[in-house]
Amino acid sequence: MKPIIDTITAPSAEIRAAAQARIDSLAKPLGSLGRLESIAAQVAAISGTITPAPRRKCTIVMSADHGIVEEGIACAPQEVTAIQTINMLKNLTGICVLSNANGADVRVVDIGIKPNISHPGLIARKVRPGTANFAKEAAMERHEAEQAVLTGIQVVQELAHEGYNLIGTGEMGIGNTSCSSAIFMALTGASADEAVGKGGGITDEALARKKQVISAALALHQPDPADPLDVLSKVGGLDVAGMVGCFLGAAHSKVPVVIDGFISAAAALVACRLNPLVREYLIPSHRSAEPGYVRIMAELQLEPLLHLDMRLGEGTGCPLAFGIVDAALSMLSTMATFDEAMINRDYLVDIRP
Ligand SMILES: O=C(O)c1ccc[n+]([C@@H]2O[C@H](COP(=O)([O-])O)[C@@H](O)[C@H]2O)c1
Ligand SMILES: Cc1cc2nc[nH]c2cc1C
Repeated sequence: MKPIIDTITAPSAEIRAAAQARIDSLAKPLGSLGRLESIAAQVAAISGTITPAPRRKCTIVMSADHGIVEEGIACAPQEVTAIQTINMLKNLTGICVLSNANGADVRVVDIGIKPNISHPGLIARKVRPGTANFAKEAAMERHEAEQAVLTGIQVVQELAHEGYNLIGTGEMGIGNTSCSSAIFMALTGASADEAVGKGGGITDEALARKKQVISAALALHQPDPADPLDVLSKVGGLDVAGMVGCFLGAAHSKVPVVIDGFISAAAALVACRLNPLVREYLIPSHRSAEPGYVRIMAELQLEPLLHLDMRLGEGTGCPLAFGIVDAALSMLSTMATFDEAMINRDYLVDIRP
């Protein structure tokens, strides 16, 4: 893992400048395509070419169970993790239909589901069958957190080898907003009021309990904010750790990587703490309705592209952002420059009487 983290390099500043110069030469007022311009320049810099082709797109769904559901602070029974994972493999879930509608693929990884699932489409990389209840004991061993991160790195490397060059990060894990809030609080010192929300949907009473449980767990474990692996192993999740690996692996493979919602954003924060250069590879998709999301974005100094009041998770923001990225690249590669456009002034007809 460390050799990968230590050999991440920055996207090319030269290509970014050349792409920006081309964007500025296009037939439009300077800056008038807004965020499409910075996305196009970012992807060009990452890919090492001024005119990147349309992307091959895939969202990785990391599925795992969470012992913290024992505390009664999750949105649904634990078995929903496995059931929804099967539904993903059958192309039935939110991430599947939004990916189908946007020309993108989905890969589903069992990185720590409690039951075993047998399906030819499943990438079976279970590190352990769910985390322990971190209200009582560490979620996992440090070596297990490392293995989960390494798994995420490897899955991205495999996809990059297959030719995918735009990756989305998704997850399925009942209870994973709790560990994401705990990670965010441990790394930044944010309060429970700032970091904890209703996740998939819980009562006001359960929310109050969720805040208490997470605060007490952080007091119990005292995770070291300077050691992201310590935080992940004490209060993290196998799905989140796998997504951390996806961000690291994408940056290492020079592939742009899209952030989905709150859980994905917490994983991106961990990856950036492991190597700040990862930030240059990130594309935030949508503003999750989970309240901690905007605070993580502020911490990362990123601004989501879309505001759709979504909070499903699974990676559902990613296929929506993919369409925007492809549009931005199309602008960069195929739009006429001012010089090309002005050739056509010959066609102008003087319509004055
Ligand atoms: O991504 C988000 O912003 C998001 C916000 C709330 C809930 N979720 C999804 O809901 C599940 C976690 O919710 P919970 O309440 O069980 O912690 C998990 O499977 C996530 O995919 C996802
Ligand atoms: C049905 C259902 C689908 C989900 N997808 C992500 N989290 C979820 C939580 C539930 C409850």
